[in-house]
Amino acid sequence: MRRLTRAEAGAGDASPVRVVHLGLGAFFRAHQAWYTHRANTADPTGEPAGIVAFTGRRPDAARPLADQDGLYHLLVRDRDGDRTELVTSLSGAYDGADAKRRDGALADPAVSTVTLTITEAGYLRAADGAPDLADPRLAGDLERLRAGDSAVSTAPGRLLAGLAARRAADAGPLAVVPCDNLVDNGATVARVLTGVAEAVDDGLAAWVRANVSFVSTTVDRITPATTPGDREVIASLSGFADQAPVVTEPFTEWVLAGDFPAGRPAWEHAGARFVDDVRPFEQRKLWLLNGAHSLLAYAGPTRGHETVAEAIADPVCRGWVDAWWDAAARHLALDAADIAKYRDDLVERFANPRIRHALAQIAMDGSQKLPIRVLPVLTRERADGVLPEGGVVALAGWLAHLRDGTRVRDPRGEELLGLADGPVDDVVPRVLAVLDPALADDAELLAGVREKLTELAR
Ligand SMILES: NC(=O)c1ccc[n+]([C@@H]2O[C@H](COP(=O)([O-])OP(=O)(O)OC[C@H]3O[C@@H](n4cnc5c(N)ncnc54)[C@H](O)[C@@H]3O)[C@@H](O)[C@H]2O)c1
Ligand SMILES: O=P(O)(O)OC[C@@H](O)[C@@H](O)[C@H](O)[C@H](O)CO
Repeated sequence: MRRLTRAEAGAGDASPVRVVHLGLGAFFRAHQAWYTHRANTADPTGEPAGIVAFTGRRPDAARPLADQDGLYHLLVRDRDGDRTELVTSLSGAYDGADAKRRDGALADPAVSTVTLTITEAGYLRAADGAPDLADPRLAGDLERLRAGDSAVSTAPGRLLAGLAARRAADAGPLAVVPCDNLVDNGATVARVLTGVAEAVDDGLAAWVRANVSFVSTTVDRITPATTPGDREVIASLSGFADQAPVVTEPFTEWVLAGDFPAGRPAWEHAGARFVDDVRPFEQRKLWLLNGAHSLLAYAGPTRGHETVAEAIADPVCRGWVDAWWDAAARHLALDAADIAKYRDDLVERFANPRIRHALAQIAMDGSQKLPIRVLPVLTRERADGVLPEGGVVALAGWLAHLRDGTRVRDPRGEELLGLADGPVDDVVPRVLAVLDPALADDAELLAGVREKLTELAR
């Protein structure tokens, strides 16, 4: 089996770095790095863009990629078979704790763009969307940033330390492009970053306002965590002992709105769409795809399922998802035919038996995800006097997941486990109040969730 290096793969030299990425994980490799790779290869006469990527919390993901000169394979799986693609756009992969290299990359005037996949929880927002300055991790970073120390640990802290270095180097403006499943993610990260900057230094906050463009995006490509078995498949298909492959589906979408003051890779060559407003795409994706994912992630295990494909094949789960989609569709400002086609495609994508997307992975961080994926539809339905079955199942499933307690991974996990313990009548209002205090005042909703929770527990 051959070792994967640029020389062995005939991949040419690494491209000059134009993009910095924070949150080196599976999705970045299946999506933003792939778009950049495709944009580079679509126009061999254009100047290729390289990416230097930093891990978020642990160094692990960077090491095998560094050993492979940034190269890795995508294993693109559809119902009928596998194909592999070697991705060549990664010019460097480093531990996010490497402050010197991180600041150096962000202070490079040749860098025009910063992309982010730091998870919903990584933005460290308070309930009002401002940065949660009381969070001890962020509070610690603030002290270090005020002292000019870049050895910070949070994603907003690291991005801001790099921007302070860019300001000091007079390296010019750039675009920040969040690629996490958030509502209006450009404005979200702008609020967090400027809020943290204001708490550090007014001059830095003014520089951020004047020099950083926050681009909003809708991103889509179902990308489960890679397993050792996936590595074996890649090895047999490619002949390389790739230690950092990623499995993904053929479908991919990237919709962006915002300015790129220092330029950007020609992602449109790979199919990215640049629009004035991402909202219609965002609501369609977050409500229909991610909302159904979360519903299945919590309610699916109560029926013995472990993956999305297993759950969507179960007529009961499929019925819940259809009910959810009917409710969401009532509030989408889109053509009925578009919605019907999107739903049909989603059923195909969810049912892809060759993508083993673990419900437990999707279930992580429910306190951060449900307000984005489920509550917007639920609250609109309640305002219309409707009790939507899909929304009730999603909430009751989340409660069942918390009461089971064995798989809870959530930044508010400890608090939620405590609140979820006790008689159902007490638990339902106090847990739902964590998502939105108004839910605990909605007697009809509480009764519906209580009843469904009892049914799921059976
Ligand atoms: N996987 C998908 O199908 C998919 C699709 C669309 C969008 N996304 C977005 O991408 C994000 C990452 O997904 P992934 O599949 O790459 O996951 P992953 O676990 O492979 O990688 C996550 C990355 O985020 C970092 N991270 C995790 N928690 C963090 C925190 N609190 N602060 C800073 N960094 C943190 C990790 O260190 C890692 O670098 C998702 O949370 C989602 O918002 C994922
Ligand atoms: O990646 P997360 O953790 O935000 O959510 C899990 C899935 O719902 C999500 O990753 C979808 O697979 C993805 O959004 C599809 O594009």
